[in-house]
Amino acid sequence: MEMTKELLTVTEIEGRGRALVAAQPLRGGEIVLRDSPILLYSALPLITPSPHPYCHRCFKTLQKPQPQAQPQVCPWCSHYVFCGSNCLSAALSSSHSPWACQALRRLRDPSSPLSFQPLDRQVQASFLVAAYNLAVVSPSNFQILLSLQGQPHDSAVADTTAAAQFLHSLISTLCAPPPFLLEKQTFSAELSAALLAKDKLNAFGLMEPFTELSQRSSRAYAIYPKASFFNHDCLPNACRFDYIDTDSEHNTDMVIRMIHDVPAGREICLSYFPVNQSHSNRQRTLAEDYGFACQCDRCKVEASWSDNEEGEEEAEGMDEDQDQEMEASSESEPESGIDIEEAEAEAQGDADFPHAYFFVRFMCNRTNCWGTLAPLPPKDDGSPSNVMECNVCGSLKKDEHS
Ligand SMILES: C[S@@+](CC[C@H](N)C(=O)[O-])C[C@H]1O[C@@H](n2cnc3c(N)ncnc32)[C@H](O)[C@@H]1O
Repeated sequence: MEMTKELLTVTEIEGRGRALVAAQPLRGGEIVLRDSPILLYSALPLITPSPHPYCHRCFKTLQKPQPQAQPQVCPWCSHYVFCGSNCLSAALSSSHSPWACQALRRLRDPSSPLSFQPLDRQVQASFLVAAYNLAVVSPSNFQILLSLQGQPHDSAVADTTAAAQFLHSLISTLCAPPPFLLEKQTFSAELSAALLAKDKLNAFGLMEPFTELSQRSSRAYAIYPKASFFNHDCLPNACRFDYIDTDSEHNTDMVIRMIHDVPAGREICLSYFPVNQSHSNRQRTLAEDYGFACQCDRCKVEASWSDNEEGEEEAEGMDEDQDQEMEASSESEPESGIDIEEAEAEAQGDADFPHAYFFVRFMCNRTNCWGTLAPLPPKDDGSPSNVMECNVCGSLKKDEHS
């Protein structure tokens, strides 16, 4: 994890918990955080006849061969595939330790009660195995996970108790408790519930690449130690870029870049979902999944709009997966009520829509994208770039407003 030159500090803000605040004036395009995950797990069903088409450690696609690397299968379970011998050997002493390998093998057994469970439950099982394995291979990172926001009694995570009871009793009958937790006598359904709560509030989705033809889905989920401190704003001043299929050892790192300039002392926020969502969808998601009522400037303005103004296009009901997991998903239908042409007209000056400028300048208008545009990082001489990059489809365009 790298916090670039103390650009951000962690501060407690009443009613918002911990927050990341600009320690100095920040410029549009500036990279304010690079963070590596402490834990990664698959978003795909745990019980599948054939292995997933991704490396089980770094989650790069196996369909695009890596230079000088041949996919390798785990020699113990003969199921999980890794993109090369480096990933395999790193995984065997970390994410795919003997404990994790055995736990996953037993959970995948056709007679396992997990076979009859829906995808959500199977993904929660993958998370719990990854979390308990973290206690085996890195007790210090496990403590970081435990220190993140999220308790089983939080309103947003009430449904995790039943999941925790089912999964804990299953895992504890199939696998020996991780030694670190056995020593501390904390291997329990309560701990599983706390871990699931932390996952729900803090996991980021690692997304499939953008296409105009279909919705994006998550390939994997990841927990980042510092990025977990970003609070939400419906008009964010920073956004996340990720590079899952790049030919780099750090392909699962996330990079947070400023969307525009902000003064020192200002809180830096992400949007936990694509910014085109309507006011009612945003409020519902934030209340149900994150346990708070958003009172950002945009919500204050839009709260006074009539339902009609809010978006004639708004789709009925929202796909559960769309809203979840921290700005993961730009996997949304155009259900926003934000019409870019209308926004352009309103941006000329309308008190009812003071944030129209944001959509015109910072929202990608490519079909089905709904990504956020941020300037490229400043040049070597410190001068700002006037090229905007979309954090979902990667399109570049000249910033007409700079
Ligand atoms: C990923 S955590 C963010 C860091 C968190 N504040 C902490 O103390 O660790 C997400 C949680 O932060 C809180 N949060 C995020 N954005 C907020 C906002 N705009 N207003 C109030 N609470 C917020 C909610 O409790 C939410 O479930």
